[in-house]
Amino acid sequence: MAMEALKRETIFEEQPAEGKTGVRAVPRGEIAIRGLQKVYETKKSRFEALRNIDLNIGTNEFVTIVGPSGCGKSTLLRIVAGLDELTAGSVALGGEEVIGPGAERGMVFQGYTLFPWLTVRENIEYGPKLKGIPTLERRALSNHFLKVIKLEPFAGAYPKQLSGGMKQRVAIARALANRPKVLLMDEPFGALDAQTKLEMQEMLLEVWEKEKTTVLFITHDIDEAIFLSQRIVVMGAGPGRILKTFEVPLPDKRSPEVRELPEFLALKRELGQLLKH
Ligand SMILES: Nc1ncnc2c1ncn2[C@@H]1O[C@H](COP(=O)(O)OP(=O)(O)OP(=O)(O)O)[C@@H](O)[C@H]1O
Repeated sequence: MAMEALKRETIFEEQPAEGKTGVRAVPRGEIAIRGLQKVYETKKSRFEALRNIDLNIGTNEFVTIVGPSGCGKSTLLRIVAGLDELTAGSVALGGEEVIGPGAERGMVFQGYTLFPWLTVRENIEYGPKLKGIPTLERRALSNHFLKVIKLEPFAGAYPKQLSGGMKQRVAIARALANRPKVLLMDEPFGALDAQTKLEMQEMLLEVWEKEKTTVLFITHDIDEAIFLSQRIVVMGAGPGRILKTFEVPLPDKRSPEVRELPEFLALKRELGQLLKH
């Protein structure tokens, strides 16, 4: 059977609270998190940061995690990235267990993590260069991603010459240039001003549509979560766990006007209530 057909195969997930009608087809899991527990332990202390996390994220799905400070969002993302070890349970990517970092998972953090001594183009080509991709092919990749992030005129600029929003666009391009299956984003727009943040959200949706990556995104901003994602996972603290998952009832193609839709506002209210407790 063609790979494409295999990828599109679906599994069925039982949603226990909703009984039979809640059986929902989810694309075969790109990321499968099962019974995940994380305990931070020293000789003197033991802290359970995550308990019993079960989450399936489908191929090309855009999933956002929201939750109060300290509920373990970053810990969960770092474990999926392979940067942190889990205590119990498992995380698999495309059916393969995650045991460390890998190029198929691109990361973008809130802090600007570009190499200051490299130009925009060199930053974007950094990963492909490490992988031994030949110069011409690397150049084609950086040309493509400079266009995607609309920063072609800044190819030769250094990070210090860029605004915060521009730096984050380069960080996204740099992650994408490795051709990752999954983009892991930890509050990437958290430090940006309101207007730039809105522009970045629209750009990210365009990129997501074009590049067809799976995105796992963390934010504190409910509007951002609804605008961007297909599904929102709400976490609670003490210990960090999943409280509820919401499907976002909006079309995948989104314009800024969706923020005024009754469905958007109703979900915003519901999430606001849940996060208040
Ligand atoms: N290396 C560590 N050692 C001990 N405890 C840790 C460590 N890293 C995180 N924690 C604790 O685990 C909990 C979850 O932290 P984490 O950063 O994942 O939360 P978060 O939901 O991302 O928070 P925020 O929204 O503020 O970024 C916190 O209580 C934190 O203090």
